[in-house]
This record gives sequence, structure tokens and C-alpha cells, in this order.
Amino acid sequence: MNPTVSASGLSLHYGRTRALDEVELRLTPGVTGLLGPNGAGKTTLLRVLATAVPADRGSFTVLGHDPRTARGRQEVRRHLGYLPQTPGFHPGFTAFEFVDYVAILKELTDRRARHREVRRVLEEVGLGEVRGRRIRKLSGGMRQRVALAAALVGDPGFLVLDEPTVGLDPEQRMRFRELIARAGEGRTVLLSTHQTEDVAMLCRRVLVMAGGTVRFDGTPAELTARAAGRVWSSTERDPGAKAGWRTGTGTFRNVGDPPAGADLAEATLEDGYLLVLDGMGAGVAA
Ligand SMILES: Nc1ncnc2c1ncn2[C@@H]1O[C@H](COP(=O)(O)OP(=O)(O)OP(=O)(O)O)[C@@H](O)[C@H]1O
Repeated sequence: MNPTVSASGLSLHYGRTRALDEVELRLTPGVTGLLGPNGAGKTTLLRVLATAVPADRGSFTVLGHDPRTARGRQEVRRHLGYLPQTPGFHPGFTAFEFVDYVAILKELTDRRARHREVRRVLEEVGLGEVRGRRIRKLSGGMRQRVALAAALVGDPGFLVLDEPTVGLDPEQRMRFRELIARAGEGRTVLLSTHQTEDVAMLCRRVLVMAGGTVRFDGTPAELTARAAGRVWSSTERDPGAKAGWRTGTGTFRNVGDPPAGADLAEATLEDGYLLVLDGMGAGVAA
């Protein structure tokens, strides 16, 4: 299958900080999760792919379009939906007005067709009933769905979502996950998140970034498998563990190289993630 997004040698510096360092990437339809510690370069990568900031070096294409020319950039933007980390709402706008405004920016010029499209995406995210309500009167979960509707307007082939579930309560997060899963049917979605459950529940594929590069690229099951046989329970904190924490039941859960006879526990995706980070010398929080 031809990748929707293909990137090679993407690098970006902020002064002396190497935010992106020779990133190689192929993205195909479905939801790909992007995990990584604070400062790993996730937002920078998303901003580059969304053409919000140009890379210093390297190149990428979206559906065959190269954003290094003005024409190519315009084509990439036509096929792109972007939900940034802090969506810039005008709180006085209604949900409809905001999404309509984004649709105008996306060059949907025919007013009737555009309004039909705005109603469609607002229905899709479950906000059809409140489309006339001002954004400042909406809950955090609803606002985030307005931002998703704006990203979906025009039915883009590539959707970039930067930590969309942050700050949502568990019910809203679950609802948002369902929307992302639906958005990923037949469409390429890149989802940056700190929630390993988002990845375990939603993603066909997962990338782990640290220090500006991609350190792991595989399925969620493969990331979990990294921790198989490397998680154990103990009654005291195990000083030999790479990470360990007291669980709700009072026992300790340890990740690393278990001692002989350890009481092994089932690995999760989060354990695999911690071990990938540790393997590159980043250390993991204990
Ligand atoms: N506008 C900027 N000016 C200077 N440095 C920046 C800028 N944006 C990001 N950086 C730096 O680039 C590096 C990568 O940051 P980035 O925001 O991409 O990481 P992240 O993985 O998205 O982190 P988080 O999970 O905290 O959002 C960090 O060292 C950060 O401090």
C-alpha cells in the first residue's frame, strides 16, 4: 500500500535544541499513536507535518504532495485536518460559526455546500443539537469535539491530533476515543498522546519518540511484548528494578530484569513503553 505520509530525514532545531533529528516515517490508513516523554518532539513533528512550521532539513509528502513549494503546500493543506494542542477558539463564536470559519479557511467557497458540510461534521461528533450555542458555554469535552469537527471539515485524508484527550473526564475520553476510531476508518490519523490506554484501545500502530527521533515503530502488541517476562510483583520495592511503584493493593509492581523466582505479572503496553525509553538511556521515572 502506498503510504499517505512519507517523511525522510526530517530535522528541526530551535537554537541549540534538536527538536527533530532525522525522522523517518511512513503512515498508512488507520490510527497511529505517537507516544513520548515531555520534550520528545511529538508536537514539533505534528506541526511540521501540518505545515505550521517548516523543517530545517529533510522532506515529506502527503498523498504525494510536497509542501516545499507553495502549490504543494496548498495541496497538503487541502488534504489535512489538524487539531492542535491548544485550539484557538474565539469563545464568542457558536460551534457552527467556528467550524464554518475553519471551512472558509479551507476554501469551501460554495456557501450552501459549506453549511451542509459544517452541519455534517457537527452531527458526526454528536454536537448537532448544540451547534447554535456559544463555545464559551460548552463543556471542555464539547469544545474538544468542536475542534475535532473543525479538523474533519472537508473530509481530509490525513488527520493530525495533538493530545486531544488531555483534560477530559473518563466518560468524555471514551466518547472521544470512539470518534477517533471512526475517523480512522479509511483515513490516516496520527494521534499524539500521553495516555497509553488511548494507544492500547485505538491504535493499529504505535511510534515512540524520544530526543527528536523515532525509537520504536510497531504494533501495540509488539510494544507490550517488549515487557513480556520483565514485570513482577513484590512486597517490598525492588532496588534492582528499572521502575517500580506501589499499587493500590499495597504490593509493588516492578519493571526491568526480574530476579530468579520473581512473581511475574502480565505486561501492559505502558510497561513496554517504559522499557523502550529505558533502553535508550533516558531512564524511567520510579
Ligand atoms: N517554539 C519553540 N522554541 C524553542 N524551543 C522549542 C519550541 N517548541 C519546542 N521547543 C523545544 O523542542 C523540544 C521538543 O518539544 P515538543 O513540544 O515538540 O515536545 P513534545 O514531545 O510535544 O512534548 P510534550 O509532551 O511536553 O508536549 C523541547 O526541548 C522543547 O523545549
